[in-house]
Parts: sequence; structure tokens; C-alpha cells
Amino acid sequence: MSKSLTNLTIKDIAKLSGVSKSTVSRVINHDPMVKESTRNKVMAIIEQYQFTPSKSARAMRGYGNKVIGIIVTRLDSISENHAVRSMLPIFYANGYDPIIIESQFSAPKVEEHLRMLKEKQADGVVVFAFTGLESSRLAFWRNKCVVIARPFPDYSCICYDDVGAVNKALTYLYQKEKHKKIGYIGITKQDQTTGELRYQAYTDFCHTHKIKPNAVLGKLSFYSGYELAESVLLDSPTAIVCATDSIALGLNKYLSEKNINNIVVISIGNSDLLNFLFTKTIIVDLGFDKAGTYAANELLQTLQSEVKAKIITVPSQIVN
Ligand SMILES: O=P(O)(O)OC[C@H]1O[C@H](O[C@H]2O[C@H](CO)[C@@H](O)[C@H](O)[C@H]2O)[C@H](O)[C@@H](O)[C@@H]1O
Repeated sequence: MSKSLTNLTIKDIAKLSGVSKSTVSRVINHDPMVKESTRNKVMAIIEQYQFTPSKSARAMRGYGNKVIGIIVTRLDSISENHAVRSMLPIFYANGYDPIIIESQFSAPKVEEHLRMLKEKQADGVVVFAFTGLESSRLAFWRNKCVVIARPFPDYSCICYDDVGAVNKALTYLYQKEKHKKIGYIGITKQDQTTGELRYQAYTDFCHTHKIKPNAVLGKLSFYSGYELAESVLLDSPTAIVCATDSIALGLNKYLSEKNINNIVVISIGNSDLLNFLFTKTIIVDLGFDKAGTYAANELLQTLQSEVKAKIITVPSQIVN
């Protein structure tokens, strides 16, 4: 082979491996239908000659640039951080470069980012969805997209067990620990999943078990837990369920400042930060890490072959 190594093309790799050009492409793109012996033979040549397919060549053949866009809502979100951190190694291991972008809960921003990713010929996207983001905004990406936190029909979605998690927290407090005065700090109902579904689960449980509801609702932030603590404590609860880890962290700051240590706190989430609290906090694990792993694997499968869109709900579990 007289060419310099850096100038090798897929055609050269095909010739050296004794297979067709299309087989080399399928190996590069992780097509599961390629026989293992063929894959090994081609990969040995690729490694021997340190071959990297040029991005433009890949794109011209209709493949993306081995880029995955991950659109988070907030870079400071605890839950999204956990999910993204567990996706990244899977994408890297499969040769993809992830680009992480923030939407700040803005649907037009999501659309703008998706346009940019299309221009960059990204292969696929993971979108953390939110109230007000219509599925039509994702239409171009429908078969190369995984949505997190919202069940969009016709899309592969990874959802959290919002209602089940609250029920597990309340059942634990009411049946196992015999609490009768259980407060709740949540998110406003404008936030459909974390807000409305979890709040509804709390009020339904109170109604069924004849518990006087004591709920306060605020924003999705540490400050809410801190600022709403005083109101929820007015009714002297013996236990408080927090809709998110950030809320539990804010509440914890308030309790430690006032030196209140006779209230049981349950947080719905499970971030590493909960290990460093003043008040013993029981956790209902929503499975943020699992959600990330599911999302990455689901997207890779979708990119490799036609996979039917499905909704996966990550099971929640109480961690004591
Ligand atoms: O990460 P945190 O700030 O602690 O918030 C916890 C909740 O984050 C996620 O919900 C929020 O973002 C979603 C997109 O990731 C959005 O769809 C939802 O409306 C927001 O409330 C996560 O889905 C929840 O399970 C966490 O409790």
C-alpha cells in the first residue's frame, strides 16, 4: 500500500480486510448484524493502520458525525447530573462524542439547539423534557431521540415513578413508623411530573388514610425547601416528605439552623449530597443513574436498528 497511512480510505480498509466497503461501514457503525469473525478481521486492520473515518466522509454516506447531543434543562440539576454522568461512559465506549447543552426550560431554546445539532450532523439526541415542550418540536429527531422525564407518544422515553415514589414514602411513614402528621414540601402544579403528579399522590394518600393534608408548594430549588420550611412546620408535623433532593437539602439547612432534630425527613430522589445532612433523611431512590444508563443504551439501539418506541419507567425503591 503506497498511500500514507493518514490518507487511507474505507475502500483501502475493505481491500486489506478482504470485505466490501459496505461491510467496513457497518463495522464502524456497530451494526449488530455483522458476523463476529468479520468484525474482528476488519477491526484488526483498522487498528493496525490506525484508521479513523473522516467525519465528512461519514456524513456524506448518511451517517452522523459520531456526535450525540444531550439537552439538559439545568446544568445545576442534581437529577440530570446523575443521569448524564451515567450516560457519558456508554457513549464514549461506543465512539460517540457527547455535546451537553442547557435549555433552561425554554422550548424555543430546545428547538434552536436541535437545529444546531442537525447542522453538526449529530447522530442522535437525548432530551430532558419539561412542561411546555411539545413533542412536535422534536419531530425531525423522532427515530434518533430518547426523551427523559416525560412520556411522549411515539418516542422512546425514560420516566420516573413519580406517584409510586410518593406512595412508598407515605406508606413507610404511616404504616411502619405510625406517623399521623405528615407534611409535604413540593413543586407548584404547573410542573406536571415532579409538581402535579407527586402532589396529587400526596393528597390522594391523605384522603384515603384520613390524614389532614399539610402541603406547601414552591419552586424547583434549594431555596424552596429553606423558605417553605417555616410554613409546613406551623402544623407541627412529625415527618415531612420532600418532592426533590434540593428541597430536602434546603429544609435540612433550616432544621439545622433552628436545631430541630425530632422530625423524620424523606427525600424523593437520591443524590450523593444526602449523605451529608444534619437530619437523618430516608430516601426514595428514583434511579437517576439508571435512567441515564437506560437512555444511552436505548438511543444506541435505536441508532443501530429500527427499535419500536417505548416508555420505560425506572422503578423507585425506599433506601433506609
Ligand atoms: O435535579 P433537581 O433540581 O433536584 O430536581 C429534581 C427533579 O428533577 C427532574 O425534574 C425536573 O426536570 C425534568 C427534566 O429533567 C422536568 O421534566 C420536570 O418537570 C422537572 O421537575 C426529575 O425528572 C425529577 O425526578 C427530579 O425530582
